Amino acid sequence: MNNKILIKNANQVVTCSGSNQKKGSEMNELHVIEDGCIIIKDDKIEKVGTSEEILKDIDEKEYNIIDAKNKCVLPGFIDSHTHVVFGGYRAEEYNMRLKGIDYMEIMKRGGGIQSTTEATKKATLEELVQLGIKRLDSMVSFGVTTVESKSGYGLDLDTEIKQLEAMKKLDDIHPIDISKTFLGAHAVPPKYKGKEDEFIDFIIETVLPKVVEDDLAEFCDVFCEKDVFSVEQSRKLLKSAQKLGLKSKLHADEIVRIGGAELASEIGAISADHLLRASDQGIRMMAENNVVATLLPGTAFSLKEEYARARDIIDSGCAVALATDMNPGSCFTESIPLVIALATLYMNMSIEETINALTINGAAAIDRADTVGSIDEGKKADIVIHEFPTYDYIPYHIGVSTVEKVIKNGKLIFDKIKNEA
Ligand SMILES: N=CN[C@@H](CCC(=O)O)C(=O)O
Ligand SMILES: [Zn+2]
Repeated sequence: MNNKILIKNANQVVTCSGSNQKKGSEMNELHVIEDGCIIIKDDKIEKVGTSEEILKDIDEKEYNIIDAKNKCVLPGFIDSHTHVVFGGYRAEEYNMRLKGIDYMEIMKRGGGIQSTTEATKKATLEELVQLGIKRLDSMVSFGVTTVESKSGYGLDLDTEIKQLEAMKKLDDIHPIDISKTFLGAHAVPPKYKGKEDEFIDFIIETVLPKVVEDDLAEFCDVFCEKDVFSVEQSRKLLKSAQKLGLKSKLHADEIVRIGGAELASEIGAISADHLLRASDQGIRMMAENNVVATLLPGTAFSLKEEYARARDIIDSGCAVALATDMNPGSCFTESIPLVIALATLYMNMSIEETINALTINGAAAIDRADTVGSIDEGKKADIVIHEFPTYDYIPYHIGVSTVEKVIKNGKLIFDKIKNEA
């Protein structure tokens, strides 16, 4: 066997072509090739085009052939906001929420993020890695080939570092690529209650330098929220992180509108995430400053909150990404089909916008749109073959994965047909 793959006869190759975020009305363009072919050489896409263009110049015998007749082929999905590495579970909180106790109230009672922090402190590095492998395998089955993963269940030096080291190890041993984010300011630990400024200083002076020294993260994130960290505290942390080379992300305007979208724009964040309560002004500023709006419909669904105003955000000229927010509290799911169903049915996003939001704009949300997120020559060969002929079957098969084969870095890593055999 050689290292060249030919995917041929695809009814549609949905390229999502581009090396930058797609903003506003650009999100409706998918760049579909009918009767398409893709040539993969090693870990990269060498050529993409129609069968007529590609097949005339090659000797098919030199290739491992994947026949995609009656199938549609898309870039691998990018899950650009997750908290996938954690210890313990919080099933009892789901039940509490069903009984009407809300997410922030559970947090105030010592549950929520604090509860996962205690379990993550107790877990060993190896246990976190093993749990991570299981969850990443599940993500692959939904067609995900790149994942952003945050710390934030440590809130102290050793556990934050342990979480980030687990992600580094997972990035090394698992086919999925992981973009690592330091979220040391995810909650206020009990001993810092009322002393949030001191906690931010501790993160800036003690944890951040170690994260940077050990090259454990590309981004710094913060839960900028009423009763968690204020806009001023978030600004101070993110600017300190920027000085040390970390790019910015924010959990912004999720529960209460406090100006997170505005802060993201002011400091040049790569993305602002959640945005359920973002103001018109904040949205306009994000569009002007090319901040990707990462929307997490699974979380709004699970918390029974109103969805983010995707329509207004796109129509204001923003780039929207969609992600699962996979975490043990507000949204315990790896399900891309759930995200697609919610985006199309309840956020009034078109199918085309939804697919771009999970591919090229997901890549832009982690600053990787130049290497992943589309089927373009020279990009990583991260490609998913779906079992239906056209991309509109993907939302239509509600809540069910249409993924048949996943190719990551030029290697077949998931094959539903073989698994069924
Ligand atoms: N909102 C803050 N952080 C996470 C939830 C974390 C948790 O509840 O464990 C989120 O993005 O939804
Ligand atoms: Zn989150």
